[in-house]
Amino acid sequence: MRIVYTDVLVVGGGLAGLRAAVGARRRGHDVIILSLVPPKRSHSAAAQGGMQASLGNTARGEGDNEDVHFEDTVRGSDWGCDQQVARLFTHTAPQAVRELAAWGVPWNRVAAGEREVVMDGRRVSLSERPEAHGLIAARDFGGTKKWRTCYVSDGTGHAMLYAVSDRTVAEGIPVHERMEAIALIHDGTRCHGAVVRNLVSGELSAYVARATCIATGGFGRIYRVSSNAVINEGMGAAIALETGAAMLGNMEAVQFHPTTIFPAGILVTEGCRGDGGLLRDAAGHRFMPDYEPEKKELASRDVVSRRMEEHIRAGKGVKTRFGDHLWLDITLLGAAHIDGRLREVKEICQHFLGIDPSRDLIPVRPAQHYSMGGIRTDARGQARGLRGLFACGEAACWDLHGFNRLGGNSVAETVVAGMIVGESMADFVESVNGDLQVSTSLVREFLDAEQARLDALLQGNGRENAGELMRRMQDIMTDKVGIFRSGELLSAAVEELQALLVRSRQIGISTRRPGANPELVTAYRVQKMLKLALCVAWGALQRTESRGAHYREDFPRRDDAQWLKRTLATWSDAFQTLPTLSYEDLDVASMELPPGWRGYGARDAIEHPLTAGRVSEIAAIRQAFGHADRFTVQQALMSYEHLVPECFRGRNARLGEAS
Ligand SMILES: Cc1cc2nc3c(=O)[nH]c(=O)nc-3n(C[C@H](O)[C@H](O)[C@H](O)COP(=O)(O)OP(=O)(O)OC[C@H]3O[C@@H](n4cnc5c(N)ncnc54)[C@H](O)[C@@H]3O)c2cc1C
Repeated sequence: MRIVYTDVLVVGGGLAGLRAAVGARRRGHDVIILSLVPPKRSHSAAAQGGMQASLGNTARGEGDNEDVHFEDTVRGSDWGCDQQVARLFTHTAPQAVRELAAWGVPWNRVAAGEREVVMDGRRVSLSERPEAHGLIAARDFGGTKKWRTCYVSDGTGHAMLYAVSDRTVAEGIPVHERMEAIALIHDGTRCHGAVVRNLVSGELSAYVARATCIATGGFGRIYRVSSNAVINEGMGAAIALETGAAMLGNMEAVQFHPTTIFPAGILVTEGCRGDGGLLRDAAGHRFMPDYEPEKKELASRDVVSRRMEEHIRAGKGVKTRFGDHLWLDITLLGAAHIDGRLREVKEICQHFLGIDPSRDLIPVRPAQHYSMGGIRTDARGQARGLRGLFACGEAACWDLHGFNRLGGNSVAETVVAGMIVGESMADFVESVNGDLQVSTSLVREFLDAEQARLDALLQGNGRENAGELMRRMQDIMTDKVGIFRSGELLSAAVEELQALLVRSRQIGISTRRPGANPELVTAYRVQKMLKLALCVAWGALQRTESRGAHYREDFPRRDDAQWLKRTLATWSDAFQTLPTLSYEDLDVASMELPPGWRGYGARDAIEHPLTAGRVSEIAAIRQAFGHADRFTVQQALMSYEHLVPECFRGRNARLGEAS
């Protein structure tokens, strides 16, 4: 029995896991990072467009601050997010972007003077302030009032991931690559680490840790058409679910990105529209202003994706043998802009479509992109239901994004949550000082159980084909649990997924090799992915309203009266075929920004009975505080500072703003 002991185990070598690891290491604790792939190959590298932080350096970002970023995030979430977390996040994001600059991220910078940009289909001239020259620049993104998205051309995630990965090397943190956590070791109330499979040799080890952090990214690959990498199969969320104690939050909240290349699903960044790109139909007509006169192409992603699908349903799409699509037009940006700021988009278009986007239109259609749901944590990243377990990044439901994440808020979340969770884990480890408090027999029990499961697959006589089950699951999710949902489609999806889950207990494999064996890997992962798919579909069926990315054609209104709540899913019995759902109310009476219209999309929500009272209370507080500064007023409305680790409490400095 191979047992590795450490203070902190971080499962996941993407941006979130790496940043959390650095935090805990800097507090003097031993940390080990596990990853399926070398960290620099993690999916974070694919992030193109940028990271939101309210620096306010760019001309169109002037006047930006935490308050504006907070409001954009809450509206973007369709009031589904945790507002204290949104505050904690918007406060810390400027520090994160500056820390990354210090670690070597070559952010695009402001150049003082006049420059031409494309806005709303027209070339306009902007004047950048001389005092901002050389400071970190920002571009426009969907659902934001200010230009706030800091960027490195359109290779932002790549630059960030390399810098943070290099930092972990500098901190001397060991990374165990090609190692997969396949189960959490726990006693029902306390997590003690993970059972880990070596993907090359097949050997199992136990990693016993005082604190364990899951940062394994999203679960997009439960869908057939997704912008996600093939390793985004949600294994971290699944092994947390399988503990029966940890909970998954808001799994039905799945984001579909408006512009993925049709039909492959490869993403072209929102930065294309942020920089002035337009959406056109088969007739070349720019249709978004017809639907969304305020924000047009730059409404939030859930709204733009729905409008695009609506337009296709109205017969306005371009017909092809693979189905219909629309066009993304960035020709108006010009070759120089595309070469400098959208170079990756250009290369994707050249390599995968054989077109030049400075001359040709890009065929696009929405596809699965982001998992707002994940392991439910508190504001400090501690998982609900299992002490010693933490989560951050896309694997977590922290819950910054509610039912729709704003573009640029995810890579920002990874590093900010990493900063918070690194400190939180260090605090936890210090609070449980002493031995690792786990019996060897418990560890052996978990190792033996996992070995037995693998042996059953390797030596059993099951007749079900894992690859076929995987494909069928992905088809069901794309066809029935997509952008437009209905009771009828969702019921059918749930029933079919349950049947697949039962069949997955009879998987047989033909390659009976215990080591490197993709067939075996598919077999044990699909069993777990089906549980995640059921959390999404069953949660979506129960939620009889439309909120953010969760759109029910049979319940098209947002219903704050019934559904201003977070879905929690647990899976306590290996033989159940549905998750157990419970709900966590969002407290309107303590919200800083009570529910209202988002500024785009539908206006006809069913009001929560406490909303009007809270709105009046806020007006009274604002009046009572008269000329107090914005920080004092904010504190009176909703306190969050106690959640910020001491080392990140300082105020953010901005040009022209007294600190
Ligand atoms: C194409 C694309 C473009 C995007 N562009 C942007 C953008 O411009 N701005 C923005 O804010 N967001 C963007 N996003 C979203 C953002 O990139 C991701 O949400 C974010 O990078 C996820 O980071 P993470 O650290 O949580 O996970 P990941 O980067 O996905 O890392 C997960 C890690 O977990 C490891 N892992 C997984 N399972 C296991 C296991 N069982 N055992 C051990 N290790 C495991 C993997 O090896 C990997 O190292 C984009 C997403 C896509 C798909």
